[in-house]
Amino acid sequence: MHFLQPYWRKYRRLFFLALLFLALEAMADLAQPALMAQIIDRGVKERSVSLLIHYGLWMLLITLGGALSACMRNILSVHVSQNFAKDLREDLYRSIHHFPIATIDHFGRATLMTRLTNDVTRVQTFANGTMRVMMKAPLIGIGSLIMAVRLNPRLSLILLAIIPVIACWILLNVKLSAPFYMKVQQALDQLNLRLQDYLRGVRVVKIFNRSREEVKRFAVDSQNLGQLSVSAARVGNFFGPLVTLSVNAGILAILWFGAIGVDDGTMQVGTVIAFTNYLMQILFAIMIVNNAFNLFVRAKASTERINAIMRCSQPKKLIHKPFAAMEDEGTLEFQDVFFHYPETVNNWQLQDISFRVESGQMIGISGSVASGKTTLTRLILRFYDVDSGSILFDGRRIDSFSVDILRQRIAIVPQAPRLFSGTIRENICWGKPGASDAEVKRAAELAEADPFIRRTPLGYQSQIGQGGINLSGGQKQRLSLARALIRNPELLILDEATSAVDALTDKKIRRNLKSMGKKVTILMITQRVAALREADQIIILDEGKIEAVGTHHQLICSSPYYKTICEAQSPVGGECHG
Ligand SMILES: Nc1ncnc2c1ncn2[C@@H]1O[C@H](COP(=O)(O)OP(=O)(O)OP(=O)(O)O)[C@@H](O)[C@H]1O
Repeated sequence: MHFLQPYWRKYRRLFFLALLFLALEAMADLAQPALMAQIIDRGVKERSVSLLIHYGLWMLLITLGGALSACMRNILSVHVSQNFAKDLREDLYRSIHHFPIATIDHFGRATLMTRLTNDVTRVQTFANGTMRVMMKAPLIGIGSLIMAVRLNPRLSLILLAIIPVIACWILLNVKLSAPFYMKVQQALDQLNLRLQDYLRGVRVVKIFNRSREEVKRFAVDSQNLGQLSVSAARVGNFFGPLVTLSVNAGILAILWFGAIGVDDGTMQVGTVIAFTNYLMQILFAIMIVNNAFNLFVRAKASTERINAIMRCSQPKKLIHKPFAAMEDEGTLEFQDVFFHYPETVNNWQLQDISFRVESGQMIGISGSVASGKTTLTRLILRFYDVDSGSILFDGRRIDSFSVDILRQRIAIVPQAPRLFSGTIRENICWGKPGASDAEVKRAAELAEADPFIRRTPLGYQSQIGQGGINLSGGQKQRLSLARALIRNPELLILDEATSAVDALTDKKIRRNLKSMGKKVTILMITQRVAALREADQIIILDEGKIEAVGTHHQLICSSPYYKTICEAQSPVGGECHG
């Protein structure tokens, strides 16, 4: 996996150091049965206390060295695996920040969360395991085999017969369980999605008394995850005992032939004990290799999922063009724009959209439900790119700006404002980090938020709960507007930005916006005729197309939709006649 290379380069020295300590530990383990054979076959047989002390001291020294190595290896493996996981998580999070909205839509929020948490943990567990025990297994396995061959080449033939059989079981296990682990991760994504949906819509769930149904739906997903995990584990559970059975058959064969050797005097008891010890070490090594492969299969599935994120985060090349002439500053122009969302091929959400907004103008956009009003604003901010046609801002194609610069000049107040945990002041300052108190107050005044902020006990230092939980809809909208205004944008997009604000406050806000001077161009999506009639120009959208363009008076005659909303909002029908 290409994306792992930077981490490998960063941590490989410590990784190899951990492996060095692991090798020392393995050597200490390997030396012990041989020393034990010497103690039995020489010290005990010859009844020599000095030999017993000699080999006993060596054994103690080697055990101590092994323990120290194990300690160092543990410290290093924890350090490397934890820091590697931290780096990987941070890089993934950074990558997600660079994703276009379409890519986030494509992945889905829940799976991104699982990949950033659970998948990273799986890769970390594998890396940690590699340094702690997994690399020890081949060392112990091969070392034990060499020592066993040196002790008795004929008995070792039994080992050579069993090892290929065991290798077959392990490989079959890996091959059969791999697809299950990918499915387990997908099921976990689904479970996360269900939980997120519930937590986001907890009030709606309670209002509609849907708790029982939601718990049932969660149980179905949870059961699916459980079943897939069991199926994955079942494969391992089938092959695990097969491996143990094969090893035990080998031990029986060694004891059988060892007993015959001792009986006819060709072998010594200490040698047979040491041989069985080495076989047990080989068994231990094989078990660990088997577990390592299980962990590897899970880590591999997770690595592929992480890699999918890394692959998508290649930054897009930008076209740099010279800045436009000053007279174009603040202008916005759509030229024959066509667009559909990536998932809705063959269904245009916007078709043949062309209009021009001059600097400092206030443009009203209205139209029926799902006619493409919000989509239009998303294109201006380059959350999505047009399929054909062009959008010009300041006289330049918007794809010739760096996205950061474009978004610095444009501010949007979305339909559903999103605030963050922190103080009111901090939330307004999102629009302009480091803004002075006077700037914060001025923005809040323009958004008609200052009066209610001053009424709170701590004023601008009052805490906002997660997502603005402790504020009313209208208060959230006004703070969101203040956050946009503090940036002094050239273009201000208001997407039903004051729909939860009372008519009088709404009027005051529009008056404040006008008082900001001619510099701000305003694109205002609204259904309120009182607001639309103040616009320099109104665009009516219908099913993704422009139905009509004109002033309030012109549209009353030319747009059936506009006429209808005028009539609906004017008790005496006076609006309809201008
Ligand atoms: N992320 C998305 N992926 C796919 N389709 C989408 C997405 N967002 C919106 N749409 C579709 O695009 C169409 C236009 O939606 P849009 O939100 O722009 O309408 P709108 O005019 O702002 O509606 P409303 O007045 O209800 O807010 C709708 O048919 C909607 O289903």
